Amino acid sequence: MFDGLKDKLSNFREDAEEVAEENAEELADQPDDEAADTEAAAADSAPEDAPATADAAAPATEPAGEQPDADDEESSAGFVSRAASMARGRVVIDEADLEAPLRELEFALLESDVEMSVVEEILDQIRGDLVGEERKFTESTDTLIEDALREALLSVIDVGQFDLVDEIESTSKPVTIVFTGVNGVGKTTTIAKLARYLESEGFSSVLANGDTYRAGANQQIEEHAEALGVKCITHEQGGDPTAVVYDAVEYADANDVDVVLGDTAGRLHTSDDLMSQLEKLDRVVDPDVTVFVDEAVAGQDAVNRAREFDEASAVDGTILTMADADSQGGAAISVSHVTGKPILFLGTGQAYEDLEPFDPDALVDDLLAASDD
Ligand SMILES: Nc1nc2c(ncn2[C@@H]2O[C@H](COP(=O)(O)OP(=O)(O)OP(=O)(O)O)[C@@H](O)[C@H]2O)c(=O)[nH]1
Repeated sequence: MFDGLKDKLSNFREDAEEVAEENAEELADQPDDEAADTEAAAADSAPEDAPATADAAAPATEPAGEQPDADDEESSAGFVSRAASMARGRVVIDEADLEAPLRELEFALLESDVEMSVVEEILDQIRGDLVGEERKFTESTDTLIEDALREALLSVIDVGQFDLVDEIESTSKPVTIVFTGVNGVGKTTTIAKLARYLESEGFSSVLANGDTYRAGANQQIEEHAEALGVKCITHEQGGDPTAVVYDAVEYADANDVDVVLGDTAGRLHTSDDLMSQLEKLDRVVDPDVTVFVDEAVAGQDAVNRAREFDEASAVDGTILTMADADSQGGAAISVSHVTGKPILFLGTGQAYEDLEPFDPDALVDDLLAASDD
């Protein structure tokens, strides 16, 4: 999952680490007398509990001979202050130094289908985090860059998760969840997976086929219901989707079923008729949760559709299917930032069990772990 993106992030880390390492190498190259002066300055300014100096940035520690003469003072002053910073386990990175790696990262993210505004946000975060200010690094420059990248990625991916199970627990029953999205992205399969997941969490559910538009939709969802052993409410093809979901809510109410999972026709976001059906469903049934479903592999297209569906009937969260087949990761990185709503689950295969609750920290850990390989 997201292997192409992992490689690209790893390349950025290597380039940016080189920039930080170069500062340390320059420091090591200084003549002994300057190094001694540096050490004195560092000793003067270092707090008593100063952290251990990073391996890569270790200043010269051997005492040395003469002090620099007056001519050297100006040039050594900047060096002294920087080296003193290094001695305290701190580093300063110039914006100019970081520009080339950041440009590479920008291309790499765009190539991975990360949305433009999301790319800009990530770059701004990294710049703000790394450039100019003295940054403490206790272990290595690697940690410094990794932390900046981690924070930048989390800032766009983590828009405030909510746990669907907690939401269901705290909402009066039956809880109605409606699924929207375009054709053929795995919506019906995702509903079936979620019924299985909710069962494992102790909740019963009823399926409702609000996709009255497509021939064969009733049969498709009924097959899933049978395989899962749950009730399924359907109407004839061409019927009113709102009426189907409404009936399912009544059924759940009468039979103590916890959750109604309502499918809708896989509509084109450009289809006014189908979009107005969605607005009616929203108005009449007033679902507790509306989930937008799309394919991770659709990249920017999925992100654009999420934005448009959110406008038609406010989305509470997204499920991205086919994450198992997605090397780019663009939609997974972008969709939360663009909609302001979290990704709730990732679909990771065709089996009912292949639905993973989404955890931004775990995703970022995974994306950054590749470069340790
Ligand atoms: N690899 C993989 N396949 C998936 C995943 N989710 C769904 N699929 C497959 O994608 C295909 C389409 O899924 P459906 O559930 O029929 O899609 P749909 O959105 O309901 O399609 P419509 O009913 O036409 O709107 C099926 O073969 C699913 O098994 C996933 O996370 N990973």
